[in-house]
Amino acid sequence: MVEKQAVGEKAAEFVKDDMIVGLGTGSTVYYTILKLGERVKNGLRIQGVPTSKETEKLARQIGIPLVTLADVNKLDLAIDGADEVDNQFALIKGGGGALLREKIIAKASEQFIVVADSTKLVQTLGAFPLPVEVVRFGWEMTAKHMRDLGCVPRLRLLEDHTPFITDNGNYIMDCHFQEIKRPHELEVALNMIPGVVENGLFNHMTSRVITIRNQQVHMITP
Ligand SMILES: O=C(CO)[C@H](O)[C@H](O)COP(=O)(O)O
Repeated sequence: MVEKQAVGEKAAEFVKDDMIVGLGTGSTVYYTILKLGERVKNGLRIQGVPTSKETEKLARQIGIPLVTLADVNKLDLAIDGADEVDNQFALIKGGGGALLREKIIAKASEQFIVVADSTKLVQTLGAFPLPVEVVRFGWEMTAKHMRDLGCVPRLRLLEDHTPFITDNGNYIMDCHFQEIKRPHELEVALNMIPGVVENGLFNHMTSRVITIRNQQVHMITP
């Protein structure tokens, strides 16, 4: 079994009857969602809150009942992937462009489980360019302010060279910082820039990381 499948399926074991569950986005949590679909068919009673249109489509296809944030006060659990996880449990997310909804849903959840294959674990964040969601108006100026924080921002493009548009109608700038020594400070500083909607640094949110160590599923908690 590949690592993504092993950690993704393990996370589904934390979901119990009557939970409201945040459903993340990406190729690792995909396996969690498939497993939950199977369990729902076998009688598990849950309601899911999807973090993207892509996840919403998948969840509907496999029969997971869905609700929106307007219908709930909080979520019991959110499960999602990550692009990088450091040893303080800080994350870079947003490789799939869903970081804004992912962060809103993680913040609304009592527990946030991260599913990450062994390649995602790093000492220091930053080798993976940090995704930042920005409004389209004046994005060039927003990028200039980001550059002043020490990164090289690139507008995310599709294969046909048109800009990638998020589910919220915004652009993504992928910002190469090399090394992010103080992720919390950077998270706050980026969000102070006019035009920035949200960035992919997730600090102090992770309840548990499910990963692979010595070819075995391994769980780490802060
Ligand atoms: O943040 C994300 C999407 O916005 C994903 O969780 C992250 O990119 C990891 O994806 P994958 O599991 O496909 O490696």
